[in-house]
Amino acid sequence: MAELAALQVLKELVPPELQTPRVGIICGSGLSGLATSLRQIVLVSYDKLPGFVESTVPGHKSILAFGLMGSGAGVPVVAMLGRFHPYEGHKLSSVVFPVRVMAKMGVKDIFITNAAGALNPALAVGTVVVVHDHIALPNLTGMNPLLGPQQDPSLPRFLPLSDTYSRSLRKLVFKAAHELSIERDALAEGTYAWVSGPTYETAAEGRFLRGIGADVVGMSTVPEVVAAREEGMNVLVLSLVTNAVVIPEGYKSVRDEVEAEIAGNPKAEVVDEVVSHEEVLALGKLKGGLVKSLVEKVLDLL
Ligand SMILES: O=P(O)(O)O[C@@H]1C[C@H](O)[C@@H](CO)O1
Ligand SMILES: Nc1nc2[nH]cnc2c(=O)[nH]1
Repeated sequence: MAELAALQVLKELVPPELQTPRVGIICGSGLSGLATSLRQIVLVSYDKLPGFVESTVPGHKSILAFGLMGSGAGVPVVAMLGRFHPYEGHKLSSVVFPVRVMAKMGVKDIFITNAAGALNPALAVGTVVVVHDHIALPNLTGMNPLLGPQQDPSLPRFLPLSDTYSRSLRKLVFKAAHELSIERDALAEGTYAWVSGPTYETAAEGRFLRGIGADVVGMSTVPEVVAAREEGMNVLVLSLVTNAVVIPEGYKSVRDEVEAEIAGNPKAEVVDEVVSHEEVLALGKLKGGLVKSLVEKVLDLL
């Protein structure tokens, strides 16, 4: 089993007291600052680990961090300071490989974070969304990380996903927010839509995803969630809203525009904002502290 080779290397590089982390964390775009609160930190570069590929996206490092997080003695955690996305050209099996290694290390709870665009107009930029469900069009149409021969026949072949997002972990986030006196609007619940990327959505795609019930949209997370559930982990997903997906009410007719110009009543041109990865990273930097405080407090409450 490929994971065992990575485990063997980790046994040599990580001190025994950190080798069996209770919690796994995956840091989304611009969110690797989460690791600044790790104590007794040990960093292992992905290139030392068989089966790990490279994270090539700005805002993602290719480093696995081990340490203690939370107050008091702290909880032993392992954190991916950069993740793998299928749009980078990585196979789905590579994307979820670190999750499988975490499972073999004994991780019981996995906290997965991401940067996402808001489809729900009620979600302001900077809001943290506690994900309670997902819509994964790629999963439904042939890009499912569990396609193919089963690596481990002891795991279920037909995995139910109706109870994917741990209710008790989600409740802990709201308890944590209460203890931290975080204002109510800073935290919401919602459904994450996974798209392959790397393109951002057209307006029509945004309207479609909103129409089928998604609150936020992103290019990661779901493959990791599916693998984590297959491995029997409890899953918590926190999406940081880094931008709004611009969904104009209706199609802006150029015919109307031209006719108005011909009639001598030109209308002021409305230019919709365009999202960029730089904006996503900047927001991650600005609001990453909120995600970090919530994660730390949830660890205290576990
Ligand atoms: O890794 P995450 O999902 O946090 O990163 C998001 C999705 C794309 O990779 C990137 C787009 O800006 O940010
Ligand atoms: N697909 C998608 N992913 C994102 N990640 C951060 N923002 C966005 C977005 O608007 N769309």
